Amino acid sequence: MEIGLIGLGKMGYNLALNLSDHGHTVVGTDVGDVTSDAFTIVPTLEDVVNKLSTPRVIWAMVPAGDVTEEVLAELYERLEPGDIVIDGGNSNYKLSVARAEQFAEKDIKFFDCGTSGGTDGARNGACTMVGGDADAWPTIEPIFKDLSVENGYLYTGPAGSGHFLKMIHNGIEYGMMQAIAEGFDILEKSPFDYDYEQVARVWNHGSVVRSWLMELTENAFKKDAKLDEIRGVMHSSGEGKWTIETALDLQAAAPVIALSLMMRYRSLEDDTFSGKVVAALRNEFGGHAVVKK
Ligand SMILES: NC(=O)c1ccc[n+]([C@@H]2O[C@H](COP(=O)([O-])OP(=O)(O)OC[C@H]3O[C@@H](n4cnc5c(N)ncnc54)[C@H](O)[C@@H]3O)[C@@H](O)[C@H]2O)c1
Ligand SMILES: O=C(O)[C@H](O)[C@@H](O)[C@H](O)[C@H](O)COP(=O)(O)O
Repeated sequence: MEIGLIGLGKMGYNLALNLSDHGHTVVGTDVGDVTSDAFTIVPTLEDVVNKLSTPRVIWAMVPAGDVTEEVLAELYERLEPGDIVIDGGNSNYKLSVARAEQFAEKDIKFFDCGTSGGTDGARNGACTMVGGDADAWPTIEPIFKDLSVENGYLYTGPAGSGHFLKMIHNGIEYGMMQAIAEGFDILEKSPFDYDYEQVARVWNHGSVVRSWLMELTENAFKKDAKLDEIRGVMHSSGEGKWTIETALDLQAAAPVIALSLMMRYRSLEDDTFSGKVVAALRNEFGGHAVVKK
């Protein structure tokens, strides 16, 4: 198939290579300076639209939020009835529901695709969860069959359901990573001198917690035995927050994911005002020592 790809960054570029390997004709664009011998790159989104035959299939793989909104708004202006748009980024599912309704006014089919597996997945076989128009799904299913690992794609239902599922996936990701991190933190404070690469390696062989995340843990400790080269600052791009907002709306108890999100926020601060308040109160009622600046 012919596929337009807007955004050729860490994910989009690898998806383009993966699709090209599977015989698809990719026409991509990026605001940055990107080159490739494997697929066609044109200067602008307008060029992508003009180069593709109709009905077009265009995949947006740009940062979620304002950039995605701008790209989708331009696609809405430039595309025609029958065209298909896929947002493969980590967009908020509520925006995807609204976007699908808007695109439907022009009879453009909108699909929200949760894409997992990182850059390696994008290049060699991703996990994709796709929501959108049920009638148009068979037209684009071959794309997902080709770029995903075996059994690694799912049509999830109406618009929004793909990004909703990816949101929950990422909430789980937060909790699993936090649990792994806490285990290693206790080991680090223990009286024993473990080799963490070897710990992760043995846990990857037959243990209950063997997993891709544990393999990545092994890789990370192999590169830097005590992670001395990095600081424990944990950024987040929204999915964990939306998972917790959704859990609260639905009155679903999600304490592990909630606390892992809080730990990310806590990691952004060197000192905390809440810590100062507790220290001051202990000092007030019990004369307990405080650490002065
Ligand atoms: N990195 C991952 O592991 C991963 C995995 C799954 C999903 N995602 C999601 O995929 C999307 C892309 O992530 P990424 O890691 O490739 O980000 P990235 O920053 O590496 O790439 C984004 C690309 O979009 C380009 N871009 C920005 N504005 C543009 C515009 N108006 N027109 C064309 N190109 C534009 C940038 O120049 C950049 O090359 C995000 O929504 C992200 O949340 C990322
Ligand atoms: O499934 C995946 O491939 C990852 O989850 C991927 O989507 C990305 O690495 C996250 O966007 C990171 O999310 P945070 O920035 O919120 O940790």
